[in-house]
Amino acid sequence: MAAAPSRKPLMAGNWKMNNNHLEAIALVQKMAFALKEADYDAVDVAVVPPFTAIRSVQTLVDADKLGIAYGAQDVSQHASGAYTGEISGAMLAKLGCTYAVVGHSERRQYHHEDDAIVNAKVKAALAAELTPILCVGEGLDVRKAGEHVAHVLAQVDGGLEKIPAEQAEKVVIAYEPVWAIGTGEVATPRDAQEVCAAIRARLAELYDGDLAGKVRILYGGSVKGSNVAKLMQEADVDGALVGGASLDPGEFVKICRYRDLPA
Ligand SMILES: O=C(CO)COP(=O)(O)O
Repeated sequence: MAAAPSRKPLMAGNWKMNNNHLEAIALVQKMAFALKEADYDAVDVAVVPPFTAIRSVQTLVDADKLGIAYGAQDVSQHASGAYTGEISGAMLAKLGCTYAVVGHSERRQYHHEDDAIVNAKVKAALAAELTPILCVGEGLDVRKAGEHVAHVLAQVDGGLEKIPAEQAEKVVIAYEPVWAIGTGEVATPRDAQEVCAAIRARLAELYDGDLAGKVRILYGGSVKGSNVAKLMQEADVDGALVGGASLDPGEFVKICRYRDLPA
């Protein structure tokens, strides 16, 4: 069963530390050339370049009135001040960013971001009217121990702590099992669905009303044109956060057009 029609799928390309601002322009131009109105009607398309390329992407998107949204790979938990090297939510909003990825496993691992920091960053993004893409996911050891659902739900609880419903409903959650990131080892659709469904069930426990039915939950980890259609057939998978394959315009456009691919 595919995602509920009330949730428009989101295909977001996390470029990580790839593409300078000139390369970014070339990549977005190639994507924009291929993508048609019908594609944007069917899915929300976003690119998440490095900070240094956001201004160039903004200029291109504005000049050509492209339907591609964009965002940042991180955001400071602070609003402003003496935080050398940090970028605030307000700065990103001023650049026309729609999204801010928060709590990516690479930030958790290499920059020691814990759930409290991730929670502060989700709040900072929301305060700047950015849509946080809150990343959660277990490592291989946790999965092997069969504790993946509990681990991910603890990250969801931590990331959303003290965030009221009217804010939480704007959050996008990305389930990215660490063992599937950049490894070519994609989770099976069943594995992805198990965790995405558990996240939605947790949202229903945390918040009243239909919030859980509205929040988009993405899968990320070795998504490609060859596996996206099957993943998207799952009821609780509302899109993908794509790393490596988003650097190839042809492949990313294919992912955006998953409906045309054989499942
Ligand atoms: O980390 C990811 C997206 O944020 C996934 O990366 P890959 O698609 O390269 O596995």
